[in-house]
Amino acid sequence: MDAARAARPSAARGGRGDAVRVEGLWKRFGDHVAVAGVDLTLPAGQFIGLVGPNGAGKTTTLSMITGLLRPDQGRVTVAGHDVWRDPAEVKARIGVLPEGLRLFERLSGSELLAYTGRLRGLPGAEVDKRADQLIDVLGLTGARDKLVVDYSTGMRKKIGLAAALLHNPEVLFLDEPFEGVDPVSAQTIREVLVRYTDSGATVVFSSHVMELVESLCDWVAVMAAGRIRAQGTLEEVRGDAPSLQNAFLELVGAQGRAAGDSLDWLGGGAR
Ligand SMILES: Nc1ncnc2c1ncn2[C@@H]1O[C@H](COP(=O)(O)OP(=O)(O)OP(=O)(O)O)[C@@H](O)[C@H]1O
Repeated sequence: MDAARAARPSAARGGRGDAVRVEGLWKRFGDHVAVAGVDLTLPAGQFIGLVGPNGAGKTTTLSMITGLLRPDQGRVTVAGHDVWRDPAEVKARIGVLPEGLRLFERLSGSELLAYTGRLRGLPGAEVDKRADQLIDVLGLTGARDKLVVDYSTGMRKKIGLAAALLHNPEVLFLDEPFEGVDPVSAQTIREVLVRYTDSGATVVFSSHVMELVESLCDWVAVMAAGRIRAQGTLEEVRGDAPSLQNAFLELVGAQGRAAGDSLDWLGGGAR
């Protein structure tokens, strides 16, 4: 267990009700079933990882939970409000860093945050204060006046995270927040998120990086082929396996697959 996680107070992990409840969620794209009857109960105040192989349905599920994509069937409540019946209540309580984040490219980082804060209904002075602090903590001070179009991948993730946090949401949803982010920035993002969950807020993030999920998360849901294969505390999901990676490979049925057996032509030497 890493030091940041070990140092967290137990109150932040305690039962405060459910941040997210998902019942019987389905989504088809043409003939393809992307999400096949997902039920999830994600406790509040926890660091929650949604893991699964490519194409498992993580992004589709997160998009339906956050009100970005309408399910074919099923019900989602976030912080006690129905996402599709009560969208304004839900949107006020959540922050989202989606996959393929679209930003206003012709605004500078600080203008983007000012605009986002005003959209969220925050007073101007409060927006400026929070934006300055987030820009500073996330190491974007030198880039605050640069246009977003000129930001690197990692800088885009960080300004997107700042925009998602600005209104101090109860639940933060992050799709692959650490992808394309350098180790120093990743550590900064981790610290910001750990501090945020320590205050009782909930983070739900998707990732392929098991070591990261194992070191950060209290609670894990494993998804494969549109279904939830396991959900529970990190310890429950890991079970007797030596690591989350091993448990994951067993759960998604990839254990023992001999990678590359058929690639006998691949390698140095004869062409
Ligand atoms: N808009 C779409 N139209 C058609 N098929 C889609 C669409 N979005 C997702 N899919 C399909 O649904 C399945 C689940 O995709 P999704 O992006 O949710 O998976 P994922 O678990 O997030 O994958 P990854 O880890 O690779 O990002 C995939 O087979 C994908 O091709």
